[in-house]
Amino acid sequence: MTPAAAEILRADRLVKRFGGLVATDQASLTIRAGELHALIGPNGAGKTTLIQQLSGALAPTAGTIHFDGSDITTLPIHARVRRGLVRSYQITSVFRRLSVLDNLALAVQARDGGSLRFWRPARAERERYDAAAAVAGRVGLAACQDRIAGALSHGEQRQLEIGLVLALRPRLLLLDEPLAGMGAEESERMVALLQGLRGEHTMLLVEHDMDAVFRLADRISALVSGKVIATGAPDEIQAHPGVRRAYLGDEQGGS
Ligand SMILES: Nc1ncnc2c1ncn2[C@@H]1O[C@H](COP(=O)(O)OP(=O)(O)OP(=O)(O)O)[C@@H](O)[C@H]1O
Repeated sequence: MTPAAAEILRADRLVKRFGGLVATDQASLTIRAGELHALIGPNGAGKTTLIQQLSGALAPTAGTIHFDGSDITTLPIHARVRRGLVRSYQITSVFRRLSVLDNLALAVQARDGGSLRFWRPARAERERYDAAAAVAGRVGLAACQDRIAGALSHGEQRQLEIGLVLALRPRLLLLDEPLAGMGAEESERMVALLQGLRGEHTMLLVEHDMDAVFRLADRISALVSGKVIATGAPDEIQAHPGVRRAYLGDEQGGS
């Protein structure tokens, strides 16, 4: 990652108040095109609140968000999705009674702006399903693309969720705790999947698993009490005194 890499997203001094509580407190963040940027912080630091403001689920009390040079601070979620700013949800958003391939084909259709029709030209259908199959392969689900989504394991469902986002051809993927609730083997598979997307997709990753974060991230931003106190390469963040105190003390203080 060179310092000259173009910025795709810039959040400037974002404030979010819930009554008297300040969840994000002048938080600023810049994402460069092509990087995997991780956002870390202890429980209650404001990570989810920040990502919700970026996705459009929460309106900031103050501050601005620019995406690809345009001010998107007040745009609703769907308008951000249309521009390529897409969040993968922590809560599953799959149609459980449809197959993996049908789920992905619906996402491809949504991307192409197609409405649900009973009749579609056979060639367009074939292209849509080819695109869906390519995404299934990308997220490691080629072998189970004909299975009903509801029958997938927890880890496979999370892989499918990433696939649903990829099918939309995002320009920036917001990944909200993709490893949450996973066992060691499932986590390893998801880390490998994200590793495979690196360099090809720009990603903002919110994740509690520090081992995964430090393996995957090009740059890391650390949030403390709603403020971004440091942004840098993994080794810079690991060595940052304020970050060590606030975030890594529990995990590394004893060693
Ligand atoms: N809708 C809400 N109403 C009131 N307070 C809220 C709301 N959402 C979040 N908060 C508060 O804002 C602060 C930041 O919460 P947030 O969930 O953004 O932190 P987080 O870093 O994502 O935490 P975790 O790692 O536990 O998910 C917390 O004190 C939380 O209780």
